[in-house]
Amino acid sequence: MIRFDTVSKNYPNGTTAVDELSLELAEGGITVLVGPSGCGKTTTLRMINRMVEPTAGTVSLRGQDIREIRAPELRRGIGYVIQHAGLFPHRTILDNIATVPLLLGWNRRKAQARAAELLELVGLPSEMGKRYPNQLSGGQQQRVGVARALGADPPVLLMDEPFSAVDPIVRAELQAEFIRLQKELHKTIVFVTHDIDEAIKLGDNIAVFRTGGRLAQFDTPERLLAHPADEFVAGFVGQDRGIRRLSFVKAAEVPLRDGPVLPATTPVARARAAGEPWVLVVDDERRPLGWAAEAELPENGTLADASLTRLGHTFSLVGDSARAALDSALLSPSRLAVGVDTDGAVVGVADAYELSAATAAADRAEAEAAGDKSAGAEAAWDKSAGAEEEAGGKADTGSAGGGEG
Ligand SMILES: Nc1ncnc2c1ncn2[C@@H]1O[C@H](COP(=O)(O)OP(=O)(O)OP(=O)(O)O)[C@@H](O)[C@H]1O
Repeated sequence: MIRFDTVSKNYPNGTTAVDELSLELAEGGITVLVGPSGCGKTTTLRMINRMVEPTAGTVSLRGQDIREIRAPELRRGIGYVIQHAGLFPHRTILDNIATVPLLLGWNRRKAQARAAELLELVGLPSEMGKRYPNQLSGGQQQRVGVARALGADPPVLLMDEPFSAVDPIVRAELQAEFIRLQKELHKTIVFVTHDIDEAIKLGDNIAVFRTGGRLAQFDTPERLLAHPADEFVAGFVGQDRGIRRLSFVKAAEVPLRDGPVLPATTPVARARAAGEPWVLVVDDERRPLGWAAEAELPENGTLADASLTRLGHTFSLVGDSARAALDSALLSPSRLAVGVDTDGAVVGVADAYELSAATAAADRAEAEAAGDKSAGAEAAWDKSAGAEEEAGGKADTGSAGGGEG
């Protein structure tokens, strides 16, 4: 829906801020522009609402060249959020949020009602509406900035490092809130950050820029982690991308085995006969109680008499990722991750090596999906070839009226 067609921006001082950028941003999704300082992210963002005009190329919105839309009209449909929120210091929070509705000619009562609604939407209590920006924390001001950008319910939202100026804990809260909000609102969002972790967390698609305003890769977070286009992207994504990739694999997809899991009522002799260095002791509903070391089992009695070592943590097969499973393995005294169902009952165990097979499985699924697509395309091609044969000499006439139109 937002399309860059060989767009460049050169400044008179000779700087090329953006260099022949071609990019198509999906409607209703979050596209993150990420890259080192000065690589042209903000310039790219501002070319969407005509705060910066390209030197060459075309930016279009829903198929229309944005140069054909008057800037004020264009910006009415595009919310804009910046670092430090940029609130008007002498206006109350409600008045700040009501800015755009008032500019659009809404009456004061309606604009204030909308502002109150938005205040609630971004998770702030209504009594804050009467305060002034300096009476709010940085994180709260940033929420107000988002509420203000949503004032006229614009389909597009541009966000330039909106969460960079707050501490990491508040930042994580704002990110989580932002994900929740987007699930509700389905805006087309373009989000600038220099933080690859933020990009991976928030983006449906990520455009990685290199210095000189050149696009290095445009891909989903999963593909960026699994298949960086070159050394620059691999370096930018970071050395732990293999581990981070596990965040995109569902825990339900990791291969588990039954493992050394025994109820507390099991006689010690039987536990010893299992021949495992560690045994996971469970209650009569298979909920884990702790690990028993084979070397430290009592002479006789049952596993209920054994001293147990704490689990570290389990991972849930519903909701957790393979990364949580790997963490469970690394923190476990037995080096085995323990997978549980929604009731907390043990489903199975796996070590780190076995868990790493999850990414191999993801690779296979991806390759199969790609294979299916090309197989599908081949089948479609065969079909149309068949149709042409059936239609005999009329095939040419038939295709002339077809095509994309
Ligand atoms: N008005 C201007 N005149 C000249 N050069 C400019 C101007 N605005 C930006 N630039 C240059 O264009 C390049 C891209 O700038 P831009 O602000 O788009 O980068 P960025 O990726 O957003 O950087 P940061 O992460 O540091 O904000 C930089 O080299 C910058 O110095």
